[in-house]
Amino acid sequence: MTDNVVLEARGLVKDFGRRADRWFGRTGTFRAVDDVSFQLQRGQMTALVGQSGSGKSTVAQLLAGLQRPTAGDILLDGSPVRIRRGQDFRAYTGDVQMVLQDPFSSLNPAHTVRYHLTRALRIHGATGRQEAIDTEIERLLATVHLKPEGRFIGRFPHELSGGERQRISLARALAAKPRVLLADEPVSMLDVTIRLGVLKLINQLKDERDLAVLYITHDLATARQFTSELMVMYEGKIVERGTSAEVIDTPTHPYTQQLLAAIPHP
Ligand SMILES: Nc1ncnc2c1ncn2[C@@H]1O[C@H](COP(=O)(O)OP(=O)(O)OP(=O)(O)O)[C@@H](O)[C@H]1O
Repeated sequence: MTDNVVLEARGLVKDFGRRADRWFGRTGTFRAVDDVSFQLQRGQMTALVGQSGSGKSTVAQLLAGLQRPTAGDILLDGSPVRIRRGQDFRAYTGDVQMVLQDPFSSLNPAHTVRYHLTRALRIHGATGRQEAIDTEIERLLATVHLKPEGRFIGRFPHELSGGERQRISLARALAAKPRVLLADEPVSMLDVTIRLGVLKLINQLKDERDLAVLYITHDLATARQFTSELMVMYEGKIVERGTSAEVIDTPTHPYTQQLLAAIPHP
């Protein structure tokens, strides 16, 4: 293990219970993640690609501490992560944050940007009066390029565009000052014209804050553009991995070849 590794998945397995079999009345399990291992390094963006249902989101949820692995370990700075209580989870989210696909459902429609960001800052240790917190919020808004900051702080989610909402989700993640960002299809619900802007922002944050980023996507073109390493997931397993250029330019697994063949060429 190199010194740059922040988060590591080691032999992760996740089984989900299956409903009783219609004919034989048996219950069984379905293996959504099957012996998955990889490392995320600081200052690097790693892509996880694969078709719908291949297990990518489950991997992200395991790494985020939102699901418990059936087997295997998650290591933060080389030590196994054990989340037993809410307190452990909160401490873990100080290091590992997630940004989801749908910024609308991840923000509470009844609350303003100020509320969302105040809450995140307070959970992660900010104390003091609201004026001091507001200054911190303005700094966060500037970081995600939402200017003038005063225009956004009092807004509700429905008063923001999809891209702006996703920038607020990013600002909320950054309030924790994380070292790892798990981005599960962060731009796939956004208009094509603004996707690149949000990805460039994530890339810039990665460089400025030395973040380890996992970029989960269906989109091989942006994976090629923004990530250094790429893993291909198929039926719960990582079937191919390497530098993003290598995997995309000379895929060896038939499934990766199939994924590439499915990309329309203008
Ligand atoms: N809570 C759950 N209970 C039962 N099965 C689940 C659960 N969560 C996920 N699965 C199943 O596990 C498999 C992997 O799902 P997952 O969401 O990780 O795939 P994915 O690659 O992220 O797909 P997508 O790209 O569509 O988000 C799917 O077959 C899904 O139906």
